[in-house]
Amino acid sequence: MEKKYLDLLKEKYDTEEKVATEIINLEAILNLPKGTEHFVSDLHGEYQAFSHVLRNGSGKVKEKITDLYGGKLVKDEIDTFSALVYYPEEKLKRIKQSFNSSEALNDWYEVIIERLVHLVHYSSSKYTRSKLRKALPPHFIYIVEELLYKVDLLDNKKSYYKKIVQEIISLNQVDKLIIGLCYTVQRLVVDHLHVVGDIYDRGPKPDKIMETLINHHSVDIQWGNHDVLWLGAFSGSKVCLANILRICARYNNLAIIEDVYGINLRPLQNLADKYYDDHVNFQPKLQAGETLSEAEFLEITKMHQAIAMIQFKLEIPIIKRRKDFNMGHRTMLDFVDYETETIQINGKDYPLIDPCFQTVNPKNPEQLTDEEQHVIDKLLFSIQHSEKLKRHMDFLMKKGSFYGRYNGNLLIHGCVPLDQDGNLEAMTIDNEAYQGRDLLDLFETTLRHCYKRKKVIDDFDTDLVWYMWTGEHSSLFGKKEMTTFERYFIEDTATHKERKNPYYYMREDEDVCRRILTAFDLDPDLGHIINGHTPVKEIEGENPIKANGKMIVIDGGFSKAYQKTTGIAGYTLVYNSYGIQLVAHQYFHSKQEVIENGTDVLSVKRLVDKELRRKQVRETNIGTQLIKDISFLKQLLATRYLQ
Ligand SMILES: O=P(O)(O)OC[C@H]1O[C@](O)(COP(=O)(O)O)[C@@H](O)[C@@H]1O
Ligand SMILES: [Mn+2]
Repeated sequence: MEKKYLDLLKEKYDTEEKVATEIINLEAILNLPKGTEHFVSDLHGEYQAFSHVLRNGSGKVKEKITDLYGGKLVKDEIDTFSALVYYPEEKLKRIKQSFNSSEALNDWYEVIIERLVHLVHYSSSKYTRSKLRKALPPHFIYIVEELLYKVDLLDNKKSYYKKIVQEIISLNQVDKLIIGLCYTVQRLVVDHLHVVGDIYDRGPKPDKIMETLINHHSVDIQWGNHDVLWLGAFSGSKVCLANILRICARYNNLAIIEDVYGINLRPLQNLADKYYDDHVNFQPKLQAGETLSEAEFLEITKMHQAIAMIQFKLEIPIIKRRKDFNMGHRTMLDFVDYETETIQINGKDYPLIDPCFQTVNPKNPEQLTDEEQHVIDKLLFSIQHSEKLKRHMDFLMKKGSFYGRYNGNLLIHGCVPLDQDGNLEAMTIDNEAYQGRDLLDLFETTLRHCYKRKKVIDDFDTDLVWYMWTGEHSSLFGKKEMTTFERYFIEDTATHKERKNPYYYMREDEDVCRRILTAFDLDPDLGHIINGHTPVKEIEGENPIKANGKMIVIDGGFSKAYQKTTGIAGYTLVYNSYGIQLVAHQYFHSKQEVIENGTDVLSVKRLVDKELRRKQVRETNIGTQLIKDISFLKQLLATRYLQ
């Protein structure tokens, strides 16, 4: 194997000098400061807010501009410059309109290009030239390199520089160059992006987030429960499908299904029209400023009921055939007394508010009517044949995983199920107990297997994918039960409570976090756990940095639906060679506001961890790989050339 690998390597490096050059190059990279990692989570379809955070690099862009121009430009100018870098197309248009002579505009062009080139130079200072090259606007690489490497030279080169810029202006290429340079800065400021789960559901534009991620230069994803729900639906789970449609109806996002992914909802609508009417608990939740006509509002309310009832029916046979799921208490429609319109939960009877059980057969509540069966079959067919959804789901599979081990940290959306003493809690499947990393690995293998076999829809793997959304031992969910049924039909809010796995309070304890890191083969002295999933209630004084800094929870409420509870508009984490910094974002109103007023929605920063000395590439995941590469190259040199 090794011999074969060396043979292949020899084809690529076919002279002694080439091998030596590559070794020197890689050794040099190892000594550079580590690249900046950017962590976000719980985006929940909020594309604009996400895009803004990416564009401003959680404040890093403005920080770099201030480093360079803090003493030379006033605040307004820094804001305008920053807004240009964030939204170059729109801001450039505005700036150009503000000039009334072409001379003045040309003067501005000269100045701004020089500043941008400076900023690119500064932002790339810790990267190799080859990495910078990859980040430059492709059509202008030669010109920008000329400008970049002339920028520091003495006066006699100034005219050369000026000439280049004037040529660019006269050839009408200047706008494209400026826009390209702004994107280069954005790209250089963040080397790698981690999305710690929940791209989908609740907000209006998860598809646009997916497109952005697909075009991003370097990203990994730790799946969230909502992402797995979409993957499950696409893999053939009807109950996952019913859930995503129900959530889209609940948050008035059916346009994602219909207009974005091209799924025909007509059959569901017909069913809804036939059996359902208005129902206060099924009315769509609208975001501030969002409106619907009365007819649309009613239509969605009805579809919401139709799909929720299909969901509740579909859950029952799965729960019955999968005893290992331990969900016998969740076959809700079985516990309803259809005469008295009450339900018994944990031995207590509760009246049902407006039960809309028109399609339920009291003798066999799990039975779908022929119409319901037809609707869900058709929907599954359409969803599995949506080209666009396939592209998005394929990418989610390719870049995603249940947990990430990256540069010493453990990234995980929800939890690692624990018992009350803080020990790993096992789930038993086929008489075998799985816990901690093994359990998560099992989930991941199952999901991948299920995704490959989309035609098989009633097997254990497909059922287990649904369990990952809602099961008590799912690391993505981590609550005793999901009380969706209770929230729709029972008034007593005590029944709505979802009891959390002990993980969610044990994670305050440093020892527990250290043990988890060890269980994932990470160094507890150096690593941190990075979680999303549970909104941190800053408003009530909750601290996102827990367990003496070992645990960082970054679900701060990108999701508008949750901002009331969190009091902020999302956290992001930035990990560069100097350490880890948490950024709490203020409300993001609109990109228009940033473009017009230059006001940026920043951001309170908190230091989580400071490196004693600057961390180098050598100490990162990539560094470990490079060290291996160097060792092979040295072997190649020793065994094939220097003999
Ligand atoms: O209030 P909604 O939007 O119906 O959602 C409630 C459900 O979503 C969940 O919070 C899961 O979603 P999150 O992962 O976004 O928290 C469940 O625990 C809960 O049952
Ligand atoms: Mn979640």
